[in-house]
Amino acid sequence: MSLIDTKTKIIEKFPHIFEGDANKVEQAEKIMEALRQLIALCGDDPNRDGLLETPQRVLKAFLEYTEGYQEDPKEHLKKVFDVKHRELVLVKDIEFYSICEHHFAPFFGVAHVGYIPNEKITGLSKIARMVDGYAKRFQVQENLTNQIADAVEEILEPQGTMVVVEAKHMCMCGRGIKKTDAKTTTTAVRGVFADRSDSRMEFLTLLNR
Ligand SMILES: Nc1nc2c(ncn2[C@@H]2O[C@H](COP(=O)(O)OP(=O)(O)OP(=O)(O)O)[C@@H](O)[C@H]2O)c(=O)[nH]1
Ligand SMILES: [Zn+2]
Repeated sequence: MSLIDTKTKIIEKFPHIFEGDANKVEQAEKIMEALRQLIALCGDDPNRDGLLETPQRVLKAFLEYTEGYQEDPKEHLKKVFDVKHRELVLVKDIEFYSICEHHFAPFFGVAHVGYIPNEKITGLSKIARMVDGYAKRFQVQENLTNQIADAVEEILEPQGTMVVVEAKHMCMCGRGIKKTDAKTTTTAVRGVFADRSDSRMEFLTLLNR
């Protein structure tokens, strides 16, 4: 595939990033050239068949991993319903896939998001969409966890919010310390969950059922 075809394919797949922005197209070309050099530095031939389209694939993959930058994830939560419910709402096992900002290696797992509403209830899928919006960025797990909790707090103004994120980090598997079974759990508590241990217990009991 020629360089022009490659460029056209990327622009077509991500028009919101590239259309009408010659600077970004130029950046994309430089990145693909740098990736060719990376392949050579690692000891392989960027011109061999299997690797020829790899710089383009890598660039496309990164634009997909980080598509959360194209939105404000909090916006999803603004679809609120007039439902009278003032007890815990817990959405468990929201899968996510993110990229560690230190190594650009994936980390992935599940987020559990609970809140005790005041007046505002949002659509359940909107909570999962919001999680995706923050996950699809360069992240550390602690920031991801806090950003999710802060978004629920800001938009739904609930009595409290609690978030638990469990993830496996690829940067700890095939490289570095090489602990393939290690998993990390992070929590964020706000409002009534910060103040009251019985609220945290209710969340954890439901989570572990
Ligand atoms: N707290 C936190 N640390 C993370 C996360 N993702 C990766 N890390 C850690 O970031 C740290 C970066 O450490 P550095 O010493 O700067 O980099 P490094 O030499 O590649 O470190 P090693 O992974 O120990 O080989 C490592 O300890 C990673 O395990 C995360 O989401 N949260
Ligand atoms: Zn990492």
